[in-house]
Amino acid sequence: MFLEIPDVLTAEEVAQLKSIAQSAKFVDGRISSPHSTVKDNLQVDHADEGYQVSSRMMATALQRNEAFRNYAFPALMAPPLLARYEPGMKYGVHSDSAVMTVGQRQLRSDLSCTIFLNEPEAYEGGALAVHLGSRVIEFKLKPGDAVVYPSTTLHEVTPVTRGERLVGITFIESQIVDSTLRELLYDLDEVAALEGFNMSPENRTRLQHVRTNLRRMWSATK
Ligand SMILES: O=C(O)CCC(=O)C(=O)O
Ligand SMILES: [Fe+2]
Repeated sequence: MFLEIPDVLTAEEVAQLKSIAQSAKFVDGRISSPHSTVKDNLQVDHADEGYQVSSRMMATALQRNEAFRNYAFPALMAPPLLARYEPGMKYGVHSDSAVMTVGQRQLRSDLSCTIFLNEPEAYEGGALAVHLGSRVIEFKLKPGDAVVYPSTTLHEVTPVTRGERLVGITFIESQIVDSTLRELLYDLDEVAALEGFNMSPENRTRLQHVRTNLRRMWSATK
């Protein structure tokens, strides 16, 4: 359902991103969601020189992360964006857009991702809260850690009451649309990675055959 990934960013990258955020121009987050009545945050101005640098740094960090690749089966990622929440700001309950324009392409958002940049103690409130039926699961991770969750969920960022919440956010189109199938394949791949060499070579090959062909079938469901 969720993947929490520790240390997606190095301490050095976190420091660089915080420094970029300090000098960059931030604009009203509604600029990218003009019809939203619940979005109340700031995001780095696309025209600011810090935008490209910060976005590339976060995209590279996610792409090089094996846990992220294994879980998300990424096909396309929106350029990660720095977002800031000052006291009083929040992002009310919503679900993310189904389709977004990325360059010349349309990205179907299957997974959403938040990379945390500030120490959890540096701000009060500001948890990413994902609603699962009557339960709410809250994430407030340490700098450099990320959470990946299905874009199909209702979620919110609870009001910041003190300090500043600084995060990077992005959206991912997966090769596997259906999150149930994607998670089954992730589990099977994990079992193969952890247990594959305890099996006979014949069974390892059969397991590999099953994984490959499920992936082929399920990647084709787009
Ligand atoms: O800031 C976050 O952690 C998530 C924000 C969010 O839900 C969004 O940008 O759609
Ligand atoms: Fe969202």
